[in-house]
Amino acid sequence: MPPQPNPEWTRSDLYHNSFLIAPDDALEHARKNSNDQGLPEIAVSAAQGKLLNLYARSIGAKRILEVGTLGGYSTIWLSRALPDGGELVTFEISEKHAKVAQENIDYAGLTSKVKIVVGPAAESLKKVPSEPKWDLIFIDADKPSNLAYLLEGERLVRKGGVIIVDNVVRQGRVADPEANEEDIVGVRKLLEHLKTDEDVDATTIATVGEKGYDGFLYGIRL
Ligand SMILES: C[S@@+](CC[C@H](N)C(=O)[O-])C[C@H]1O[C@@H](n2cnc3c(N)ncnc32)[C@H](O)[C@@H]1O
Ligand SMILES: [Mg+2]
Repeated sequence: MPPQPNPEWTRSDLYHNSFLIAPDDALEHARKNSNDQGLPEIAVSAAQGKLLNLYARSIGAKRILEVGTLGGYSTIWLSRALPDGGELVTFEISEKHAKVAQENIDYAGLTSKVKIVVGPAAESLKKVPSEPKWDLIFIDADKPSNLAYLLEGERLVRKGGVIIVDNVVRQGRVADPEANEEDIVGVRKLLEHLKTDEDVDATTIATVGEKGYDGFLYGIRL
């Protein structure tokens, strides 16, 4: 279900952004180039992208995984957190999305830090060696595969590393017993797993803003 625009939530995001997020040519280019080439407008918001960047910096992340590249908007935010020599690998099923993302990453000057792997992420992730470990994984692709991605994240992220899953609130519909779309069921399977999981401790933070009413799940690999 697409986000429901709410003028007050958008105004609030833009107000806060006007103090906290400087105009940024590479990010604006990434959004415009993605829109111009017909990609869906389902990237994270600027405030959410900056939050991802701050999370990565706060743990000194040097190696980041991302599931779901789209046009590389969140990829740019995350890879900017990396120090020299850091790396981000991002998984994308659509060749078209990957092509646009590569253009946007090149424009942002991040070519040497980012690698896009094209194909079904569940298959690609299985080929990633368990060592060396990764510092952070951001999961933001097809929601029915959330649990598969989480399990790969648990295998690949170091103890103390971070696992973030996007779009886990979905206008509150994940908690609505009448809602049974596959995206919603995909989030519920994730939550059911985490209830007894001894490898990840997590919480959900619901958000409202430019992207409507949704939320992040934020977890630590134990
Ligand atoms: C919500 S978008 C990603 C947005 C991006 N993280 C951002 O915020 O800028 C989800 C992306 O996941 C991709 N995707 C869907 N199913 C996939 C799969 N099985 N494997 C890899 N990528 C997939 C879609 O093509 C789409 O580009
Ligand atoms: Mg998302």
